[in-house]
Formats: sequence, structure tokens, C-alpha cells
Amino acid sequence: MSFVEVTDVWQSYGQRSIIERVNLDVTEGEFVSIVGASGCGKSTFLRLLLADETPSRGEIRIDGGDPAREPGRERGVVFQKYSVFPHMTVRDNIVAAESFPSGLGRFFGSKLRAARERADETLDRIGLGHVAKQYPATLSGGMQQRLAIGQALTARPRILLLDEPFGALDPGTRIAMHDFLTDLRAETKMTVFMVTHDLSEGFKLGDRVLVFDKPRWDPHAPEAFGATVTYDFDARDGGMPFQHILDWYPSLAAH
Ligand SMILES: Nc1ncnc2c1ncn2[C@@H]1O[C@H](COP(=O)(O)OP(=O)(O)OP(=O)(O)O)[C@@H](O)[C@H]1O
Repeated sequence: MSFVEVTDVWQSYGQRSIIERVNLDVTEGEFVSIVGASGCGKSTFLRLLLADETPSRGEIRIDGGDPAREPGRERGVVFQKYSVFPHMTVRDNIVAAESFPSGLGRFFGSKLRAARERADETLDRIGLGHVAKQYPATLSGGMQQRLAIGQALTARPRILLLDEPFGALDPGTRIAMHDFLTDLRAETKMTVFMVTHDLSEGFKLGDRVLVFDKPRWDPHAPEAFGATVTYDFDARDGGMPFQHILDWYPSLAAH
């Protein structure tokens, strides 16, 4: 059964059409990688999934609910740039992620103690328990990104949205983060959408790889038409289409 249902979604900013006619059905627990040329609207699509923006046309339903008008706790997001708070300890970064969206402001007293215990559980789970009292600047890039993922997971989202989450990491750390994400996913059964410029990463982690591209192009009015999903690959067989994707989409090789 369809968990995320995207029906005829369009998005434009003023006269600029960014996304058009996107239709998509995703089942719960699927990992969907999104690739496409720079500027074709991948991050815009993630913002629509997050309900940070409302589409100009069409609708996005999660688990059959009404289209969301603002981001909620069922959707967690991680960007390429670490979104951690530098002036807080690693543990308090997790506590803050729990307290801010709850609308309660900062926790005090017994609530704070309980939140810190929960934060320590999260940190143990993501392998950062031993650095709970340190500040983010003392951590490696991979550890900071794990902390950012830990923050997103604090609200126990049913959908995790990742916008080039490993783009800034060195190759070794990237591979470690892939394993981390694979383990986490097996544990939580989350539905994941990940934008990446790294095709092999998209095929390695994804059950599906969506290609965003502009099917229509008017050289006299380059802003007239938006991008849509032009390919929807099944990547569960080890990503065989990956062998040919660059023949079909040479523009993807530029990244
Ligand atoms: N709020 C906004 N107002 C106006 N234009 C916007 C807005 N957000 C994005 N855009 C434009 O929409 C287009 C698509 O941007 P988007 O960031 O979604 O692309 P992308 O595929 O994620 O790009 P990249 O791969 O380079 O990160 C860009 O040309 C961008 O300038």
C-alpha cells in the first residue's frame, strides 16, 4: 500500500516553473534516492515532502492523511551542512532537538533529566555516547553528521529526508556513514528520501533511484518548464541500470 502519495505536483516561483507533473507512490520503509542535474529542483522536491513549502498544484499525502501545511514531527530532515548547535554539548544538541519542536521551550528539572537520559540512549545508538559532554567542534565531520542524523531521529520521524547528507565527508567516512544508515534503517523501518550527486551512493543505498530532469525544453524560454521524474529505477538488484545511466544522462557525470 502506498505510504507517500505524490499526485500531480507542480511548483513554481513567480514565472519560473521548477517542478511539474510529479506522481509517485512510495511504500513504507522504502529508501528512495534522488539524482539529477544541478538546479533541477531536487531540494525543492524535498522541501515539498517536508511540507516546508506548499506545491503550486497537486498534493502530497502521508499515510492517507490530509496534505500537510507545515513540517511536523513525522518528518525529519538532514542537510549537507551540519545543523548542530556549536555552543551546546553533544548531549544537549539532542535534548534541544527534542525540546524545540515540542513547543515547550527549554526543559528544566525532572523533564530535563529525563530528556538527557533519552538523549544518552540516542547517542549510544549512534555511537556517540563517549563524546556526550564534548562540543561539536571537537568531533570529526562524520561524527558531526551522525549527530545531525541523531537530532533528526530524536522526534522518531516516519520519514527521513536527506539532502546530500554525506557530500562534505571524505570517502572513508562516507562509507562508514553508509553502513551506519543501513543499520539504522534496518532497525527503524523508516522511509527515506535522499538527494545525492553520487550515483553509486544512490544505487548502493536506495531501493529506487529517481532521476529528475526536464522533459520539455524551450531554448527561448528556459524557465517555462520544470523538471519531473523521468526515470524510476529499481535499485534492489544491486543497481544494474547504473551501468547505463551515464549513457542516458551524461549531465549526471559532471558532479
Ligand atoms: N524559494 C525560492 N525562490 C525562488 N527560486 C528558488 C527558490 N528555491 C529554489 N529556487 C530555484 O529553484 C531551482 C531549483 O533549486 P533546487 O535547490 O531545488 O535544485 P537542486 O536540484 O536541489 O540543485 P543542486 O543539485 O544544485 O542542489 C534553482 O534554480 C533555484 O535557484
